[in-house]
Amino acid sequence: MSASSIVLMSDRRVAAIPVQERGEVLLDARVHGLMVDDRKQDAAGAWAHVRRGVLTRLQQAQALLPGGVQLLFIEGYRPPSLQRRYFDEYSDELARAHPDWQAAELREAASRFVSPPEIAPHSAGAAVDVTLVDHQGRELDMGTRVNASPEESDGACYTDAPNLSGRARTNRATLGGVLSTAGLINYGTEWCSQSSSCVQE
Ligand SMILES: C[C@@H](N)C(=O)N[C@H](C)C(=O)O
Repeated sequence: MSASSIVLMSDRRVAAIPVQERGEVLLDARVHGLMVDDRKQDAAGAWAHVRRGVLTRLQQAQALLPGGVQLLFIEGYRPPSLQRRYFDEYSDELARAHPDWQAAELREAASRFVSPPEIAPHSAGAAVDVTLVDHQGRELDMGTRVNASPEESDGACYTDAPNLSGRARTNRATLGGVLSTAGLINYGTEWCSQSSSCVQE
């Protein structure tokens, strides 16, 4: 997928998708067989939760991985206030770097990396950031760190970025392959960002 063909989270077509609360429970990935990283942990344990459908898909994806490789769950549910903070912080960073940009431009650019709070799938428990680790729990080379922004990574956070080593490309293909087979959808601007395909169910 080329960068220009990615539909950004700020696109009005995304906001126009009807959303319906289905009452699916939020479950704690720490007690459902997934390795959960603590870098995003919060006192309430919110970060380790996702909707049951997302958790089931992650478990299916994990079962499809080759031996010695595991998923590492980074961040699931985000309270709306946290999503707002992420979005505002990144928008402010872009505004400082581009003082000539208008609000709409800033919103679009920010949405490459963080969803606008009013449509954010993390705040529905329907998205997760995830990577791969080896048998010793060491993160595999994915070309950038988890949560690298487009600026920090010179665009290498885009899933199909051209400026990647062969190893990083292979590891991304492994991750993306098992997650999409399990029914999760990658946001093409960020290799680690996955949402559930609720609209297809
Ligand atoms: C902040 C980043 N890891 C992330 O989760 N981005 C997606 C697009 C989101 O905020 O929904």
